[in-house]
Amino acid sequence: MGEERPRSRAPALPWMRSPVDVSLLNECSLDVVPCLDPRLKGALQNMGISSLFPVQVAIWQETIGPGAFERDLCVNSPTGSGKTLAYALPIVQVLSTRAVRCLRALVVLPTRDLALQVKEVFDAIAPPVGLSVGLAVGQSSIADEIADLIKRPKLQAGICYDPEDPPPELQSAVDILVATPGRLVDHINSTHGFTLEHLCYLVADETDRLLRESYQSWLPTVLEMTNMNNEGPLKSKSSLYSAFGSLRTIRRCGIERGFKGKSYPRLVKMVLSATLTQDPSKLSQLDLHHPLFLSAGRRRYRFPEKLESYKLICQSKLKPIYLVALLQNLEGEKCIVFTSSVESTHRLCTLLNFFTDLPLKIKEYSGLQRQSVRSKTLKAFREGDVQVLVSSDAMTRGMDVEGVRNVINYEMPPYIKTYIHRAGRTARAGQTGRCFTLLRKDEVKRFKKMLQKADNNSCPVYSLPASSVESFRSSYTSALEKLKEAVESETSRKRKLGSKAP
Ligand SMILES: Nc1ncnc2c1ncn2[C@@H]1O[C@H](COP(=O)(O)OP(=O)(O)OP(=O)(O)O)[C@@H](O)[C@H]1O
Repeated sequence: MGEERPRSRAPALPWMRSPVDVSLLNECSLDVVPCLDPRLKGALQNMGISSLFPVQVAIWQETIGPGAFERDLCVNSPTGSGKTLAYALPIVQVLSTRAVRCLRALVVLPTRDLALQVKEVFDAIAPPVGLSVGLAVGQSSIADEIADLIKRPKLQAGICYDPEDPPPELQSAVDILVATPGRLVDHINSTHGFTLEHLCYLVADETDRLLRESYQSWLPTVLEMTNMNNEGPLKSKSSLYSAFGSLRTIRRCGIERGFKGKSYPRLVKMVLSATLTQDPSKLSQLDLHHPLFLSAGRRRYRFPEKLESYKLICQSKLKPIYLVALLQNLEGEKCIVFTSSVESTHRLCTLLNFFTDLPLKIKEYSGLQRQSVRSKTLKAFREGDVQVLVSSDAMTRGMDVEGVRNVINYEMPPYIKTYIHRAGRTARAGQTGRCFTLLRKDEVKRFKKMLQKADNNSCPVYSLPASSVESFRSSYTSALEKLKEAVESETSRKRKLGSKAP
């Protein structure tokens, strides 16, 4: 008898029940992408891209040409399927004909590293069509960021502005802004000349993660500043500058499909994730307009096509030896090891580095570290100087590092969503990749049930040669000793620092 598969429940929201099935589309060669600006085609070719992936084709169809951007888009597409370019490309194409520079597109991401990664994609395609891209993530001082985002009029020699007079008009120096929520709110609240008055496109990437926390109420703040006609609070905030005949954006009062004749001032929204929430109360926060749901396949969760999943079953106390033996077995291929917390990330990385017979460069990557340390580690990992990254979940969502062939769950992920985002660091952009999960015997059943929530969920046992596990037993004992000493000396150092604090 065949195994029973858990039935996936139909989404509560009617518009989510009949999605555009992205998995039915094919890749599309750049030569036949309709209306693609030749400058953008050239930029894509410079990036080594010769065709659009299915999710990119699907979004292009909804955003370029007749009916463009009529509806807000909700996209659920697997990790590594190319969602970034899927939204970046149409936004850049549409804005490429703009006459005056102002902030027209805002892309919000939950972490700084992700924002940097997305900015790189925009940087590759926006300048060739004359668009400028800004970053608001708190990487540099707020003053430096403001200098990049706001254009100050040049004072002419010999002319002084009377402080009694209204200040000269400030303008945006960027057309597109990539931001993290906290820094965005800082600019909204306190940066002179920063306005969302002209915003036409809002992208919430990794939406489910962004909706999980309030992040200084960035979403209601942005919606309040844009979801109004020109007589609303927007006016009062920017009236100082508008009084000088500044550019005003009259929001589109479109005759929209399903909203015939209704005046509907609107900002176009695109929300995306590999594990998009279907929770009506969460999605309602986005105030979506006549949303169109694009999803890869009928099931809610889907793994990348060329991902292979394996499980390794071992006793809890032998996990470190199995991990070391597995890493040796992978022969220096780029690998990310996931743990369940920043503390265990630190401990495990320290322990692994005490295995002197493991000839690999292994580094920790976690939210406990300073940004500069993390960036340095990530750079070394990208360049192949580090082969193994030990990480907790928080920092790795959406991370795109070329050549990661393996992901290892040192601890079983608690949810299928966690598994998907961890595993999704490999098998990206149609490449092959493997995800290994170390399990205790008593976890196997729960793990199997969890994987059944996703498509293509086969997960055979991966066997390591017994000799390879045995060969690390003695070095494990001495590595454990060293770890104990290291933990003790760290604890006493922290205690001393704590006692010195005022
Ligand atoms: N049309 C394309 N042709 C070749 N490579 C592409 C194409 N589009 C995107 N890529 C590459 O695919 C990789 C994954 O893209 P991207 O990071 O946008 O995926 P994603 O769907 O956002 O994944 P995640 O859900 O994990 O964030 C990137 O390295 C990107 O450069």
